[in-house]
Amino acid sequence: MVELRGIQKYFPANGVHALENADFTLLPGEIHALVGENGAGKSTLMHIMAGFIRPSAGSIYTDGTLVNFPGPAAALACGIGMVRQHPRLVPGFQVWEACILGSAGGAAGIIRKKKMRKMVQEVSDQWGFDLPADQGTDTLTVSQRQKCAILSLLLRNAEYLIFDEPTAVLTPLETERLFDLMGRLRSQGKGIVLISHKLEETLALADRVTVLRKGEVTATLRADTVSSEEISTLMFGTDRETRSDSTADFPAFLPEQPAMVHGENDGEHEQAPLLRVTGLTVEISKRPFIRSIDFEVPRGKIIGIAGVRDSGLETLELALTGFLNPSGGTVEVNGTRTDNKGPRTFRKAGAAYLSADRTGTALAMQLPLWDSLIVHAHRRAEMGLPGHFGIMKRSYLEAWVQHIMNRAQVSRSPRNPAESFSGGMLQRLVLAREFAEPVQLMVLAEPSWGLDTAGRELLITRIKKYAAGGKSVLAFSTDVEELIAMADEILVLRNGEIAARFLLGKQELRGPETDGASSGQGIRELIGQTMVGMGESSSAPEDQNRE
Ligand SMILES: Nc1ncnc2c1ncn2[C@@H]1O[C@H](COP(=O)(O)OP(=O)(O)OP(=O)(O)O)[C@@H](O)[C@H]1O
Repeated sequence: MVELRGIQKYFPANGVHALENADFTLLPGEIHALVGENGAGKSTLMHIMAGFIRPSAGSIYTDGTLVNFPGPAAALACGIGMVRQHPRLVPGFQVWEACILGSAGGAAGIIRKKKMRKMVQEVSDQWGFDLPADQGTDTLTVSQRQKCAILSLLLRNAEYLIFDEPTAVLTPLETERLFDLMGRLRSQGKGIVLISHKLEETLALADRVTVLRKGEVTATLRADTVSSEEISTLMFGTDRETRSDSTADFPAFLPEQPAMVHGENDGEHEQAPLLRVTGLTVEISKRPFIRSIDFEVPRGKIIGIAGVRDSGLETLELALTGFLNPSGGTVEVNGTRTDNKGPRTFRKAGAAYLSADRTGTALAMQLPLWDSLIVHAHRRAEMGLPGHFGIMKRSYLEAWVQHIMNRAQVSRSPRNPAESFSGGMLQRLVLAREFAEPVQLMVLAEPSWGLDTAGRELLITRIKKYAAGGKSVLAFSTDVEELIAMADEILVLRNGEIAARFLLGKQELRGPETDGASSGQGIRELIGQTMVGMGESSSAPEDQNRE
């Protein structure tokens, strides 16, 4: 049993009291859900339990013994390990090497390659991981990277495993498999912590649930005695109403002079789709990743692209937004050809893009948040805004950053490093940054990644309102639920091709219908299965239409 008692955490750098007297107990053989709104302190509490950071006050006990974790190795020595949200593996390594990295090896610290590789493969097979020990870490999918991180903990005999939002970018089938694995770990007597914002699936799996609110534990309950609505009330209290302002939208930042973004042939193309993709093909090292894809994003519409992140979705995203040159085909934004011209041309034509690489392309984690928020400001001069002749007005930047902070509802100094903001806060900030751009086409990867339920509802309302104003949204996601909740049409990408199209009738977005495949549940399952190529012979849906 692991007990955290009276844990407090104060971050002097930004003056945040992240945890106040938090108690948490993890029993062997249980799945314990840890939930709370964005910034509630979930990751901080678990980073303390796994030895990544030290508490300002409070005690940790394992099986009744007081322990002290100067680092994660000390926690692991007590059987506690954490699978972080974005497991980082050393590039160029093989799975078995990544798994044993940092372990002491055998007698006298000698690592016997053959023996180690065999051991990794055996444990991998024993858990049914389908993860070849000699596969290169660079070629692993998100769910395989997770498995590699889990394997590494199991090889070190971890008895307590902490999962930080593990299902955030997994497909429905991958989530099912991960939950099945957690169930097996539980039945072997291991204790599991599951941090998640997906309340329903979490409550269905967990034995107990602890709710954190503003750094304090508000309740620990048996999961089968409580509904997701009751948990939401414990999480948000009355704040929920203030954050779910249904009239709120995403106004573009209004500078001193009005922002105008034009395509080359605006007049002619007023009614043309904002994005037109024709025959788009991407080959990397002669291997086809995207195979002659055609689709359009009409004005005023929200189009979702569902798929597995590492098998096509990311490549399509990069090829559309100018980060990757396609091998064939064209991309037109607002009447302007943007393929093969880089991301700058894509943005100049009237588009914004939030990349899925949140801690790489989208944010500079170690730098002050300010730097990540002004990252597009260099284009202001090109757009005829303040900042002529390469000189950027300080007052303009101050107003720009403040606008983004207000829209994201984050009241904290932007001078703090980005890494000192919680995952959900950062997500709100990068979304607000992109929506502040005076553009007409918004391309978003995993829009509600890391958002709590209130933040997610608010985002969906805002996106719909944005599109209702005549602008367009293209959302790439592994999260079928979020796409069903917002999109007019969902294209399913599989093996580099559009495997199916689903038109979603607006009146049907609110709840499940009664009959078979046209019900909310049916569509969800059908899309999930199409993403991974299941049930092809029977249904392989083309142009499934709910209207
Ligand atoms: N390294 C740090 N330095 C300063 N403040 C921090 C640091 N890490 C976290 N915080 C602050 O502590 C508070 C709790 O953050 P934490 O990441 O634990 O929240 P969370 O519940 O995991 O949120 P989310 O659901 O958004 O991931 C936040 O106000 C955050 O800004």
